[in-house]
Amino acid sequence: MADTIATNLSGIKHIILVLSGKGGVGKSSIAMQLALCLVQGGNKVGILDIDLTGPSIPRMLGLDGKQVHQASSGWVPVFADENQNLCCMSIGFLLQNKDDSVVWRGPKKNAMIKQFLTDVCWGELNYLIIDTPPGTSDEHISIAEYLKDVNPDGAVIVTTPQAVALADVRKELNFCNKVKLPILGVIENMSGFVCPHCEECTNLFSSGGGEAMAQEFGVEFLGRVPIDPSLTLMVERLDDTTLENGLIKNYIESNLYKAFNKISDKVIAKVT
Ligand SMILES: Nc1ncnc2c1ncn2[C@@H]1O[C@H](COP(=O)(O)OP(=O)(O)OP(=O)(O)O)[C@@H](O)[C@H]1O
Ligand code: SF4
Repeated sequence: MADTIATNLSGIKHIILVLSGKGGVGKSSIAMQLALCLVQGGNKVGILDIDLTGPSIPRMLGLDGKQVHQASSGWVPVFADENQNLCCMSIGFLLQNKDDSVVWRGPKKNAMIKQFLTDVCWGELNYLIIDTPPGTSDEHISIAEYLKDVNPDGAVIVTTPQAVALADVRKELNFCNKVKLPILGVIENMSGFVCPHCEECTNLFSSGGGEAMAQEFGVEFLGRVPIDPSLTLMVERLDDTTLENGLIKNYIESNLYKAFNKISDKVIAKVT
C-alpha cells in the first residue's frame, strides 16, 4: 500500500499540510494563498482538499461544478489555470451537486483519502499543499499515517488572535508531535484590519498571541495575515476569467499578497 502511495507521489518535490485547531480561522484561504504565491514564483503546485465534509477549495478557486476526468492512469486533477501550473483535487468535484453533504464514517473517509493519494495523476509538482479539516480527526490521523513513507516536509498551523483559537492550536501542535509531523511554523490569520483608505492596521483583537504560542512551543512564527474584505470579494467575483487574469492578478495587487509573500518565502526557506 505504502509503495503505491510513494510511487504515485514520486514526482512531487515538497508536501505541506495546512492545519488548524478550529474551524473558520481561514485555513483554506491560507492554503489557497500559499498555492497562489508559489505559482506566482514560477512553481507547479497542486492542492489536495481532504476536508471531506466541508470542501471549500473548488469554490475559492472558482472551480465549482467542474468534474474530475477519469483517465486510464487514474483521476486527472482539475486545473485552475490555462498554463496548468495549479491543479487541485477535492471531494467537491466528485459530488453530483455542490450542496450534497458527505456523511461518512471513518473507514469510508480513510478510503477516499487513500484514493486521492494513490489514484490522482499528480505528475511532476514542486509543491503539493494539503488542506485538512479543522481539529484532529480521522482524516488527520489517516493522512499522517499514509504519508509516513513519503516524508512530508511538514505542517503549517493556522490560528487567529482570539485566545480560544490559540488554545485549539496547542492541541494541533501536540498532535503533530505525536504523529512526528514536522511543524514548519504558525501563521496568525485575521490579525488586524487594514484600512482600505490609509492602509493603517488596527488590531481588533489582542495581538501577538500566535507569536507567543510559537515561542512557547519552540516553533517558528511565520507571520500575520490581516483581515482584508477584498479576499471575499475576489472569490465571489471569480467567473470564467482565467486564474492569471482573475484571481492571481487581483491577489498580487492586494494587501494580502504583500503580507503573504513574505510568509510564503519563509515556508520555501524551511523546506528547501
Ligand atoms: N485574512 C482574511 N481576510 C478576510 N477574510 C478572510 C481572511 N481569511 C479568511 N477569510 C474569510 O473567512 C471565511 C472562512 O475562511 P476559510 O474557509 O478559509 O476558513 P477555514 O478555516 O478553512 O474554515 P473551515 O475549515 O471551517 O471550512 C471565508 O469566507 C474567507 O473568505
Ligand atoms: S484608519 Fe484612517 S483612513 Fe481608515 S477609516 Fe480610520 S481614520 Fe479613516
